Amino acid sequence: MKTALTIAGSDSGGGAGVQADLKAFSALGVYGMSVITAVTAQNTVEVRSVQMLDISIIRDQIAAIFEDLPVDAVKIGMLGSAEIVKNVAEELNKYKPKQIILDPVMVSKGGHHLLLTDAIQSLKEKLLPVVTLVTPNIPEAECLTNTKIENIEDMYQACRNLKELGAKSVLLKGGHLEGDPNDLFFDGMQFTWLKGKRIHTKNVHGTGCTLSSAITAYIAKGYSLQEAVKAGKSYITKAIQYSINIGSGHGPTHHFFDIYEKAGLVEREENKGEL
Ligand SMILES: Nc1ncnc2c1ncn2[C@@H]1O[C@H](COP(=O)(O)OP(=O)(O)OP(=O)(O)O)[C@@H](O)[C@H]1O
Ligand SMILES: Cc1ncc(CO)c(N)n1
Repeated sequence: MKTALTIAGSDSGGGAGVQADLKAFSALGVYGMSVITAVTAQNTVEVRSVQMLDISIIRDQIAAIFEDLPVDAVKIGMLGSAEIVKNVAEELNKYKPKQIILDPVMVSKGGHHLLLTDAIQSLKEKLLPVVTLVTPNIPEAECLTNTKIENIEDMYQACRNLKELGAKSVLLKGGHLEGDPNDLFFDGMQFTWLKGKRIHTKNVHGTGCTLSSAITAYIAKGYSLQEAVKAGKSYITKAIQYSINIGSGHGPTHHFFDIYEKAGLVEREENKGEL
């Protein structure tokens, strides 16, 4: 069985963070492992509080995994602080996993900061140069490149800038711009658009986490980067189409839509959880 590791924060509500990552890995047939960097008290409405874990337990989790288990691909999500970024980068430089996918999580859907501002510089300096793929949304890419991204031309330029900063490839998610959620993939040489149709639902909690984990799972299974981002986009689109209408805020996506659909346990209900 292929394996994937997520290094990320815990979401008590189960729709984002480590919980979403492990669900996506499992749904795609990959054995999932986790290094928890921070614990959030979170639901579909808000992030109530955040407790970052001590550096020693974060480093220990990484060492415990790499010293015993095979790791085909690593996904990085919420890191929280500059110190955590620096220590995770050091550990990864030590164990040198072949595939690292970085989702540069900064702010939750409800506007809660999940990365301290002083950590952004460390993320750029210490992590971008070691990752295979970085998957920012528009505000994250703006922050990493210090530019405004308002149209398609800006998206192309932001991808080039992220490559200059050291990322080998970039998936720039266009969901925060107006219109359909089209994402731009740059493999360092060529651009490919991953086109989507906007689904009118409020159940988009953890979409970014789920997409980057799905891509990580496909990479662990041996897909090329290009195949993995395409398959990941199609997985997140279906997970949003079948999203779960629970909680009074942004409900979670349905990681196991495929198995549930085959078992006749779910029906696709587009427009469910109308905005
Ligand atoms: N309403 C929607 N309908 C269809 N696809 C969507 C919708 N919202 C987001 N997506 C797609 O879901 C994926 C995740 O993108 P999104 O921009 O939501 O990430 P994010 O902002 O990083 O998420 P998060 O808040 O979980 O960190 C992208 O492929 C995006 O195009
Ligand atoms: C723990 C965690 N990671 C990532 C996100 C994505 O916004 C979230 N809401 N919570």
